[in-house]
Amino acid sequence: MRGLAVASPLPPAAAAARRWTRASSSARETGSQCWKYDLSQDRSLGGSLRIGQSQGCLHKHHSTNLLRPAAAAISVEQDEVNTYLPKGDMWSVHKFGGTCMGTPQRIQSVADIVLGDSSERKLVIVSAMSKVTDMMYNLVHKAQSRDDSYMIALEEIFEKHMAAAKDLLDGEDLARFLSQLHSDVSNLRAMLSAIYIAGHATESFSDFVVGHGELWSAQMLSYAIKKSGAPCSWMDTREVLVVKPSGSNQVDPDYLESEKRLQKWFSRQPAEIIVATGFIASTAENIPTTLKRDGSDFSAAIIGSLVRARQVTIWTDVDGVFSADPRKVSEAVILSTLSYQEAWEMSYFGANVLHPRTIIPVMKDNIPIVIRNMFNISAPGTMICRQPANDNGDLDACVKSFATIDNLALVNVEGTGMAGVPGTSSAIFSAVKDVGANVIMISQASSEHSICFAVPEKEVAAVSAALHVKFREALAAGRLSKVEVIKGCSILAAVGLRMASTPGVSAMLFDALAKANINVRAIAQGCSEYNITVVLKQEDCVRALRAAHSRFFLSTTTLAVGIIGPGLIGGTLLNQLKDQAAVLKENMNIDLRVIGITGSSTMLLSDTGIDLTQWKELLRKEAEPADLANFVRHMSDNHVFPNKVLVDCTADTSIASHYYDWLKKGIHVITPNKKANSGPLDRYLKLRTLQRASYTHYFYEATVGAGLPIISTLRGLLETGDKILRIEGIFSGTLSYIFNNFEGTRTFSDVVAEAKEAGYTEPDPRDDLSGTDVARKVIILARESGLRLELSDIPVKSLVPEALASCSSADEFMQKLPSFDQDWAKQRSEAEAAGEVLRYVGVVDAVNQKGQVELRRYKRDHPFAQLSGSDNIIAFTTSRYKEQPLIVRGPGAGAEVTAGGVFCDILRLASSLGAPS
Ligand SMILES: NC(=O)C1=CN([C@@H]2O[C@H](COP(=O)(O)OP(=O)(O)OC[C@H]3O[C@@H](n4cnc5c(N)ncnc54)[C@H](O)[C@@H]3O)[C@@H](O)[C@H]2O)C=CC1
Ligand SMILES: N[C@@H](CC=O)C(=O)O
Ligand code: NA
Repeated sequence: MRGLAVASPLPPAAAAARRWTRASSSARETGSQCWKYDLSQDRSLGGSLRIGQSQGCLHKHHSTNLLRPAAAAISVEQDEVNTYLPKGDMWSVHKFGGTCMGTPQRIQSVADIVLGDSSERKLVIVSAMSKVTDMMYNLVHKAQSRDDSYMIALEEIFEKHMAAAKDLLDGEDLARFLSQLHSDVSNLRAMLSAIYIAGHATESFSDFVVGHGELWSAQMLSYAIKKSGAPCSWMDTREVLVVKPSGSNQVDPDYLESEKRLQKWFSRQPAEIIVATGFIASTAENIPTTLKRDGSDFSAAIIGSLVRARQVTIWTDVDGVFSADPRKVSEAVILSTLSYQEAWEMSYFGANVLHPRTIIPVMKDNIPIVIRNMFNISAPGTMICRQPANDNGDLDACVKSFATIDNLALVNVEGTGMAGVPGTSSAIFSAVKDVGANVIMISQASSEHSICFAVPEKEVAAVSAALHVKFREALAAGRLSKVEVIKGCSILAAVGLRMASTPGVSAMLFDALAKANINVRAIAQGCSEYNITVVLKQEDCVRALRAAHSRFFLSTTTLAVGIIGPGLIGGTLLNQLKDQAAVLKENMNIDLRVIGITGSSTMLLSDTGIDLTQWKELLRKEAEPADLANFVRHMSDNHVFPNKVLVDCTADTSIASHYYDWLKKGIHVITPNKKANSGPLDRYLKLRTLQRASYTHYFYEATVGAGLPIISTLRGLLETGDKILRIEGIFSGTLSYIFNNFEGTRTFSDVVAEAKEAGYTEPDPRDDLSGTDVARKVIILARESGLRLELSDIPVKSLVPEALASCSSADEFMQKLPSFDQDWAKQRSEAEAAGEVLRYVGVVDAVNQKGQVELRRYKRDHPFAQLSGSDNIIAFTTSRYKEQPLIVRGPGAGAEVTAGGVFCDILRLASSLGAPS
């Protein structure tokens, strides 16, 4: 084929402009106009192509979109402008993307939505049917790669549109559309064949081919609307929208020229409903072009601005703009309003909002854009406008959304030689620029001793090398101490226009991060304050996002709970959680999710929450072998919930030995298990020191007096400056029950068995009878009061007969206990004879820094003799409560009250994490 040029780079616009010209023929046909493509001017096609019957030029008939041989071309003179283009509030602009136009049924729904809009005038911008734009690009790609399967691909496109039209339309409209489709496809075939032969498509050829998707969808929709009898025309926006290239893969609208052309177009077809093609436009020289990717939104915004629309509605398949990526934050909410700047800022961070350039045209005329879900018409969507309507001044409302960017590295340039030396940052960033790296954030403290910035991780090696070269001398001379690279970083950005004028927003953000135990590496906030950017470890990023998001957006305090030891107390707690969860959510906005339960042999894990109505069954059937390390990892790796708590409901010392590590990991700990607080003093002190230094909480109210407020009462006294002199009382529910009920003909062993049955005893009742359980409680209260005592410092009077101390199991002990009933009966009757009762008491003597546990006899009228059931009674004698002690009394053991006490601690935790009180 002589004369065919090999693919060449795009010619300058001026040269390309010569190829598309208005044809000079004078045939009149309303609504049409003829453009001519002069092949002889296109050197990439060699200027000698023969297409159809003509040689040298292709004619583009705009109203029908025919690409005809020159001989058949119809050209039309423009009518004089005789109908004034109305502008303003009567117009509403809608844009429907490819998904909305995906099937004939959807196109019909689009027609219904348009017809349901009561605005006086409507301009509807449509994308091609879903996937069609990609299919069209693929055609061009195939043709220019000399892959002749483009013909089959074109056929598929034809079939797709034919089938859609047949479903949607009928009668004359269908015939008209199909005939148009036929001739378009045959012209495309000719053009693609030219591209195939040339092995190259110029940008305007490619844009011309690709734009057919919109031409067809616009026509189908306009016929579908017309079917209802509504006056509707369709518009090929290439006749109206004029744009000029502006940098890489971008175009700027020429508003003046576009408005003139729209005016002309409208004067010819002043329909109330106009369906216009999105995405496509032309240059001032009438060369077909596109608005590039996401161009249909841009088309809608430009056209909205041209007619000064009341509103531009962008229809899509989500309910609006989310407050965070819903794939990462399941609680993300749809925002009702956003300012233009906020939308702009969010789109930078990859949020699924409009492209910033889409916002510019409407922003200048203050036209609101509403993003709505065409598959959920009842959702009001998100309105992007100048002055958000619901700006109610709430602190929480200042932050509109959170976004993250991963795979970053921080570069920290540090040295005393930087301070006050002009040009350092210029030198740093010119080195960065030289390696073409993209700086994503910059932070420099006013001391100027260091400057740090974030770049994509893949670019950091080059940046670091360039900085080392640039600052070789300064590093050698010690003026700079280091160029440090910290990999594996992410950015978390909070976006919100009103952050600028609201005190406390950043405090709230950083408080949320601190509570989630997240370390912030760097911070940046410009004085526009549209966003606050923090750099953190990538592995913390999703957790940080969720913690920050839930602080600002969740009306609920969400707490992930892991239960260790689903025995009597743990199991009762799970049932209480099950019964109360909905009430807490409804009334207190507290969302508790049990995401793990582990016993000693099996465990059950869930990422989002175990169904507590069947936890026992699930633990039996769906559990896996228990593994504490995995269980804890499951808790700490869970990124769904920012706050986590492990509730140790065992009596196990080894479980208690892990609290320190869990708190260090940022997992809160709650327990009724006394082992940690009554274990070795140094461990206890280490644990409490950590607890006080961190934002991670450790609560243990149920370790003393079960659900009775013993620890909290003591804390209240201490924290308000009272001085503890003595704490004395009956601390054992089991022993209280035993001595309250060991009367008449009853035997001691029977009453012990009853206490065990009632769930008052420790897993091994010898812990109660030996006095160890009471001694532990005395130690816990003593340490809480500031005394540094070990368990071994407490003299304990054991009630376990010496002969039974070595029994190998609790069962064996219970079996052998009756043989000591007589001894007990004797002790009791001696006391009774003296008008006294037996009571097992514990004492914290704060004045003399000691503790004591023993069986005592009290007169029948003594308060300790008045108890019943498993009552505990604890008397605090303090500087303030000296004459009469402060007394707390009530059942101090048992499943419900103990689990209730643990539950209270969980709610105390939720409240200290921000839940309403
Ligand atoms: N029963 C009561 O009235 C009160 C009990 N407490 C404390 O509550 C805790 C639990 O007591 P109960 O429920 O009565 O005991 P329990 O024996 O009924 O339950 C303990 C559960 O923990 C499990 N367990 C033991 N070691 C484990 C390990 N290493 N990993 C996972 N699971 C393990 C056991 O299999 C059992 O299911 C004890 O520390 C007790 O001192 C505190 C106040 C009152
Ligand atoms: N076994 C204990 C339970 C509470 O700590 C008791 O009897 O008091
Ligand atoms: Na308590």
